[in-house]
Amino acid sequence: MPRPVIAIDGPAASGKGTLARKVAAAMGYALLDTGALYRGVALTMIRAGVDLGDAEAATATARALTAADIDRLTHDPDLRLDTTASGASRVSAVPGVRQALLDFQRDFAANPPGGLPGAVLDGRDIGTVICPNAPVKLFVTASVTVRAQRRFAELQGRGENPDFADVLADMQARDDRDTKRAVAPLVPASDAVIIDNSDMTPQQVLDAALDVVRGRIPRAWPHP
Ligand SMILES: Nc1ncnc2c1ncn2[C@@H]1O[C@H](COP(=O)(O)OP(=O)(O)OP(=O)(O)O)[C@@H](O)[C@H]1O
Ligand SMILES: Nc1ccn([C@@H]2O[C@H](COP(=O)(O)O)[C@@H](O)[C@H]2O)c(=O)n1
Repeated sequence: MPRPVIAIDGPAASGKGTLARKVAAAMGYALLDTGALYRGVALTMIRAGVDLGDAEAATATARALTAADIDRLTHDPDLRLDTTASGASRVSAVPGVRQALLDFQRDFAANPPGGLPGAVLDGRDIGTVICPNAPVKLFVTASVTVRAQRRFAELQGRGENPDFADVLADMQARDDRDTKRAVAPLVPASDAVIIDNSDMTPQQVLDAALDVVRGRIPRAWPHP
């Protein structure tokens, strides 16, 4: 019996990571932040002084990443830097990079670590490419201004002194690259439920998401 997968996609700072963590906790499912994989490729290249525009080097870096590397990188604070995020959005447009990371993501979804009963994956192409048969597909979004405000507040909270215009421009550039790339562009799956949370609290977003889960994975509900 395949384990249920909850696919959560959306643009940068839309709140998909926040939602994915809460849904995974509510359901007792394993969680994979797939953005961390692309960030890991970018960070490895940046540290090695490799040009992020070198598609062959990016593919080789992605192919060389082991599960242990991924585990180490997910705990690396530099993974969350905006320079790493921009780098990730550049390397993620390289078809060889996406191909190299495909099996890891599908294997996680099919065999959630720890024998957990299901998996939540968040990213850009989970519902369209990685897990097209997922019973639950959520596309979480918010206006670009709201997302830039959230990221701005987050950076200030980390003690940084960002310029709002720069944060907004970075967000627009990332949206542009992620939605316009030729391979696995950011787009809602045709059967995804779209949650525009521009005016919703995180709790309201969670409630809306769990309503969808209840409807689509009834045998997992009520969850202990
Ligand atoms: N509904 C919401 N209302 C207000 N703020 C929110 C909401 N959801 C998330 N946030 C805040 O917005 C910021 C971005 O959220 P989060 O990191 O979950 O987004 P993301 O889509 O995973 O971003 P990225 O793709 O860049 O990793 C965080 O500071 C988070 O606390
Ligand atoms: N499934 C995915 C996940 C991420 N990306 C790319 O990585 C960048 C960083 O992702 P975050 O979710 O950590 O912000 C993102 O801008 C995408 O370019 C992807 O392509 N596919």
